[in-house]
Amino acid sequence: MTAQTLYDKLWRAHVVREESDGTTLLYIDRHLVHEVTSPQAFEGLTLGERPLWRGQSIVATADHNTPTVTQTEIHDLVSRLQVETLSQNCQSFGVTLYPMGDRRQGIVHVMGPEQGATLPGMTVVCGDSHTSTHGAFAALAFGIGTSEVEHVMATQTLVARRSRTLRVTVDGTLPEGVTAKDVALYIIGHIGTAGGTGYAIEFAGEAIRGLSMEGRMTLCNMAIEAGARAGLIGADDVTFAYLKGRPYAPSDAQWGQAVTYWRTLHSDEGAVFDKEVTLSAQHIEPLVTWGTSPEMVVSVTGQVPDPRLEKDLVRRQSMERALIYMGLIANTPMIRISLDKVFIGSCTNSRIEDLRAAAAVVKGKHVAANIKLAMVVPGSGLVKAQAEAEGLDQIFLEAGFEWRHPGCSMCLGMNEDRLSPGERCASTSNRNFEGRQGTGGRTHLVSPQMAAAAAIAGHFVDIRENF
Ligand SMILES: CC(C)[C@H](C(=O)O)[C@@H](O)C(=O)O
Ligand code: SF4
Repeated sequence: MTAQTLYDKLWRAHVVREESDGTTLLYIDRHLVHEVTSPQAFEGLTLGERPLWRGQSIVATADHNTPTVTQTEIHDLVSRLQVETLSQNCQSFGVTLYPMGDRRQGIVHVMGPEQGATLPGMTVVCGDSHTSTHGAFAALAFGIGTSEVEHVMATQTLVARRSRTLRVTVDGTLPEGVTAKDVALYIIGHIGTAGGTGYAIEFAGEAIRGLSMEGRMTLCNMAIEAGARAGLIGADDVTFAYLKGRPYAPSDAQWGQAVTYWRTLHSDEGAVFDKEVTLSAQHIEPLVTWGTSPEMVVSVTGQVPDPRLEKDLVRRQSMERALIYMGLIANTPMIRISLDKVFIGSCTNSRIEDLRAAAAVVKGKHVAANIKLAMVVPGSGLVKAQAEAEGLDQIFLEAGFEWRHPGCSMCLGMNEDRLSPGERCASTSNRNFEGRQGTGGRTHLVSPQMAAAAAIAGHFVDIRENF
């Protein structure tokens, strides 16, 4: 048998029917649901009097609109309606919901894996672009639109077309102070936000193998920011150790059998990819985005780039526009950029390891006077509880951070956590688009360590030297 890529293996295992033009009906194992993209889907089912095909495949939670200061009441009417509608729909369709206030509630891409709902070999969908996160478990996972949410609910299948395969290999080990987030930003800086368009990206190599499951999730989370529909990492002992004992993971009796299968979930030696990119971990530094796209990224030791040095007219104009929006002047050293707010959270970087890393940086120090708000928003109730059990909340509070309830929060500001126009924020999230964190807000994407250090210094700092 010819050598197969991991993507091929996952794809082939789920084909229900393939048309001659390549259009494929794919079986879906796990359907994650949140309040933003599910209301019309449930409504469609209701109107069409169609039941769920396999309601047990669905795990639902409220995340985008949940308030983070208290979780007792939602003041914003639209937010409240979305969250309440989800609860009503889950109740009438008999869907498992982890609602606001439940310890297991959280950002769908944090709480899902935490519950073991994402397992190697699965197809996983969610009406959310960052579903690529789940590819860290050697699962074929991608975001879908609301009408597709309804289709999956009604049929347990999705109409899809095969992606091309791109393998990004990161050789060597990561230098001190360099995290999975920096790897993600480095790759996007290298291949561009369109570099992965039409591809499923498999991340491979020693540096990737060396990442924890949390780091792998951070990386796959941002595959979508490189233009790819899915990110993938082969399953190994790190994957299995993370999953063991989680509520949705196979029971002890079936565990051995599952692991035997999961061990086959990697690209075979000699498998051929449509495209290959090889990078060296040694060249990766702590990174900061300077513009309004995740590919606009530089080393923290670098400076704001100068559009005048860019020969490509389109690129130059987009750089100029980004600099105006960001209120930055070309050639300013990144460490001279001072900040107004710091956000540690989002499905990219709000897991326990992220919070531990940030807490280690802030311990015994205090947030700088120019920082109006530094906030930590754990990715789930269980992450929050774990952090509190370890005393991390106290470290953050004593340093002057706010310690919040879980949710998407200021990653996109669907709740009340937003930047005001002109405010500049160091954020551990994944998108720095114009207005992403609030109209006129300016976002710089960084790792949790870098965000924590920036909160203490009041401006960006190289964590390798100063902390
Ligand atoms: C609201 C949701 C549909 C959206 C997404 O698809 O990614 C959001 O999570 C985001 O990060 O922009
Ligand atoms: S944390 Fe941000 S990126 Fe992740 S699902 Fe929520 S809004 Fe989207």
